[in-house]
Amino acid sequence: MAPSPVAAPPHVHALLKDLHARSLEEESHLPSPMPLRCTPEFDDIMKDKFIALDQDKCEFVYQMLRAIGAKTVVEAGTSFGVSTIYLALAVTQNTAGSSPGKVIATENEPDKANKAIEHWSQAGDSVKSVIDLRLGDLRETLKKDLGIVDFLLLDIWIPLALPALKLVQPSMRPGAVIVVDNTTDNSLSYADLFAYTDAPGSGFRRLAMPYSGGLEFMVYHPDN
Ligand SMILES: C[S@@+](CC[C@H](N)C(=O)[O-])C[C@H]1O[C@@H](n2cnc3c(N)ncnc32)[C@H](O)[C@@H]1O
Repeated sequence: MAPSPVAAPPHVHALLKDLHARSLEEESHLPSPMPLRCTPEFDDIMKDKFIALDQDKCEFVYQMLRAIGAKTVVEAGTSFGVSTIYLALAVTQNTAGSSPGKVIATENEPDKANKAIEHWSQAGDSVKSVIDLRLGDLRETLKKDLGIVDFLLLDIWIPLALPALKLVQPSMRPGAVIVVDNTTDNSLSYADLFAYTDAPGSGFRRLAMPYSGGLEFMVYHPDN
């Protein structure tokens, strides 16, 4: 097996391995079928659950952020902060020797946000120091101070994906990349997002990648 593409100290690799394992273990115990997303029943089940982005998807995102030199990144949906660690590692490495970058993380469950802060502290200052955690509903917290955004991760309850994209869009640089999780398995639920991005002249181009459940890779070119 190829070595991990993620440049990180051994204790961070060990932490990520442990967090991914705990997330998978929890996911295996979720009730089936699940209540509809964004209902009180759904929120109640999910309020203390990891639901981290799969490790192979996190590694892809990290590798892609290094390739595009992303310095300002927005994460819609942070939970216990697992994917955020990959984003922060890439941004820290992309900005070495220049002005610092930032990863804007969003979470509306205070207990989850506290767990995320714990995990970032365990990862170390080079991870923690670039993260701007915005606690609360992302439909409010992403309204301002985004900077010029290179990358947006949409790992959020599906009905919030389009509102998040619309909030970040005015701050996206030409060529900004957007990654959306579980798009193939949930293509019907993502109908509003895809109607928006596929509309003529939207500026978005998308491609579904064959990760588990599908991972949408979008690029924003507002002028062509
Ligand atoms: C799929 S999880 C994110 C997992 C995370 N990206 C990771 O890989 O570790 C989605 C998160 O979005 C949070 N969330 C749901 N609605 C939200 C809202 N309106 N504003 C901010 N966060 C929200 C949920 O509490 C949940 O923790």
